[in-house]
Amino acid sequence: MVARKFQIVGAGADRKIQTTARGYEVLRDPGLNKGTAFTKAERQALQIDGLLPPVVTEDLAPQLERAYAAYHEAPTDLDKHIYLWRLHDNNVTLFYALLQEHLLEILPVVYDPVVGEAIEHYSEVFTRPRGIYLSINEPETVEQKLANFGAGPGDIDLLVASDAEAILGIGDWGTNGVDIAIGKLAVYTAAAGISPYRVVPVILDVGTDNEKLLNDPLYLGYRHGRTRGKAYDDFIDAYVTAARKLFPKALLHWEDFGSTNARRIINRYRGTIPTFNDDEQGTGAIVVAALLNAVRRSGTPWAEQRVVVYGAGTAGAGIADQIRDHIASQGLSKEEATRRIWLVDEPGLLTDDLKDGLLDYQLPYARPHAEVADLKRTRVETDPNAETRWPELAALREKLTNGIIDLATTVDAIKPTILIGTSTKPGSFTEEIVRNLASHVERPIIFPLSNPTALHEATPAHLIEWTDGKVLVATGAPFDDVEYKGVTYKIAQANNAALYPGVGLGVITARAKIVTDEILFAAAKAVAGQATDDTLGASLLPSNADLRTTSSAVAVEIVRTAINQGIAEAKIDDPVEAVRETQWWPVYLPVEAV
Ligand SMILES: NC(=O)c1ccc[n+]([C@@H]2O[C@H](COP(=O)([O-])OP(=O)(O)OC[C@H]3O[C@@H](n4cnc5c(N)ncnc54)[C@H](O)[C@@H]3O)[C@@H](O)[C@H]2O)c1
Ligand SMILES: O=C(O)C[C@H](O)C(=O)O
Ligand SMILES: [Mn+2]
Repeated sequence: MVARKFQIVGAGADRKIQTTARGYEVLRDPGLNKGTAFTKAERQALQIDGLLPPVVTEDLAPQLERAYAAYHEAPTDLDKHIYLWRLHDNNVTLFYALLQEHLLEILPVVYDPVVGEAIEHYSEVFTRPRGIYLSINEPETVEQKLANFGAGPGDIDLLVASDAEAILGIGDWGTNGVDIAIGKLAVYTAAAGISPYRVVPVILDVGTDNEKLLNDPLYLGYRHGRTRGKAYDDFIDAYVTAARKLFPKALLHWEDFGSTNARRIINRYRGTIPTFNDDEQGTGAIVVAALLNAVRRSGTPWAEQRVVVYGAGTAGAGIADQIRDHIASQGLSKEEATRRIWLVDEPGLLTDDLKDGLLDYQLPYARPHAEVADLKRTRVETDPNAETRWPELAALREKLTNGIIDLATTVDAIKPTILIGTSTKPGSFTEEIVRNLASHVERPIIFPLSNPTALHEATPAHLIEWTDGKVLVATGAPFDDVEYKGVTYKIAQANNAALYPGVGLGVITARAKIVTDEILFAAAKAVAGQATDDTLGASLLPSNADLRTTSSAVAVEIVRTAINQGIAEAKIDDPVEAVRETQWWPVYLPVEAV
C-alpha cells in the first residue's frame, strides 16, 4: 500500500499516471502537479478546472524558463538551494527537468559543495520534512517510523542513510546530515534516472559531538553526545533489519559515517545483502576510474606506480584498497601490491611501531619501522585535547613527541608517482611538496579530493603551475578549466557522484543480491571508458554534463557483471533495454482520473 494517491503505469511511450486525487489535492501533490501543463480534458476529469490560469502550456519549456529566471533571482547559492527545494515541493518533474537541463550549473547547488552549507544552516533553512528521522533513543520505533513512510514492500528500490559523523570534510552535523542523504538521492535521480518516488532518505540520529549544535536552541536533533559501542551497533542492526523487512528488494547505501564505524558496518552486511558504502567503495572506484586513464597517459605501468595517500580514513583507505587490488591484478601478489602504497595521516607516515593506535584497515599498509627509521622527524604542535577521528589516535599523539614523518618527508623519500588527498586539510599539498614530487616524475598524478571546495589539498591551477603543466589531475569538487601556456586543462571531477548513481541503477535493474568488488571494478572501467581523449589538457573523466550517459553505461556493465557472477535475481535478456526500462525521466505524463 502506497500512501501516495498516484501510480505510474504502463511502459515506454505508454507510461501514464493514474490518480484518485481530485481538486487541490492534485495541485498540491508535487508528484502529480503539472501546473499550467494540465490539458483541458485533464483539468475537467481531475476537477481542477478553474483552479489554474486558463492558458494551457503544451510542454515544460515555458515553465522551465520561468523557473530558471526565478533561480537566478535568488541572490546567494544557499538561497538558490532553498529555491530549488521549494520548487521540488511544488513540482518534482519541473525540479528534475530544470536540474537536467542545466546539470553542470545546478548540480553543485543541489549537491556538493552547497549542500555542505545547507547542512550547516539546516535549522534555519528547514521547510518541509523529506526523510525518515530515526533515533538511537528509541530503537524500538525504527520499524514503525520506516513504515510511516507509507510504502509497500515492492515500492522502494533504494535507501540512503547517514549518521552524519563525517559529512563531506566538515565533520559532525547530527540530524542536519539528513540533507546529505537527500542530496545523494537527488543525484541518483538526476544522473541515473532512479525514480524519485522509489527512494527513502534516512538520518540515523545517534547524537552529536558538535558543541555548536548542542548549544544551538534551534537545533532539531537529539541533544546529547554520540552514542558508541554496542548500543550503536544494535541501532544500525535495527535499521537494517527493519529496512530489509519492509523493503526487501532495496539497496542500502551508507553515506558519511565516521572512520571508526563506516568500515565495520559495510563489512558486516556486504556479504549477505545489497549494500554499498559510497565514501569507501564509491570513492575507491571513481579514483580507480580516473587512474585507469591517468596511468595509461603517464606511460608507467601499474606495477611500477608508487602511491601516497594523504588522509587514511574511510575514503583514503577505500581508495588504497582498490588501487592495491588493481595493482595485484597486474601480476603482483597482494602483499607486493600493498607495498606500493604509503598511507600518511595525522600521525605522519603510518608505520608498524604505531600499530596500537591504528585502525584495523590501516594496519596492512603500516610500513616496517626499520624501513623508515632514518627518515627525518618533524615536530608537530598537537593539542592533546583536539578532536580525534579515532580514540587510539589520542594515545598516539603522546607517543609522537619525537615528531612524525610528515608528508613532505614521505614524498621526498618515496618519490611517489601518485599522490591522493582525502585529509580534509586544505592546502596541504604545498608548492614545495608538489615541485619536489614533479622533479622525479615525468607525469605526476595528483588528486586533491577533500570536499567541499575550500578543503582541497591544492587547487588545480596551482598544481598545473607548479608542475609546469605536467600534472594529471582530478579533484573532488567541480573546478573551472585552467589556461596554462596556451593549453586549456579540463579538470576531471573524481567525485563518487560520477559512479554511484550508475552502480545503484545497475544493482536495482539486475536486483543484484550483493555488491561485489567485480561490480565496483566494472563501474570504474565503464566510467574510464567514457573519457579516452589522451591529448594534453583533456579531462581524465567524463564531464558531469554527460552524467546520464555515463551512469547508463555503468549500469549496463553492472547488469552484465551481476548476470555473469550469478548474483542477478532479475531475469534479463537485454541489459541495455532493462536499464532503460528502469529509468525515470522528468517528463510530464498524461494523468488519468481513476
Ligand atoms: N571526491 C570524492 O568523491 C570524495 C569521496 C569521499 C570523501 N571525500 C573527501 O575526503 C575527505 C575525507 O573523507 P572521509 O570520509 O575519508 O573522512 P574520514 O574522517 O574517514 O577520514 C579523514 C582522515 O584524514 C585524517 N586527517 C585529519 N587531519 C589530518 C592531517 N592534518 N594530516 C593528515 N591526515 C589528517 C583523519 O585522521 C582521517 O583518517 C573529506 O573531505 C571528504 O569530503 C571525497
Ligand atoms: O559528497 C561528495 O561530494 C563526495 C563524497 O561522498 C564526500 O563525502 O565528499
Ligand atoms: Mn560522502
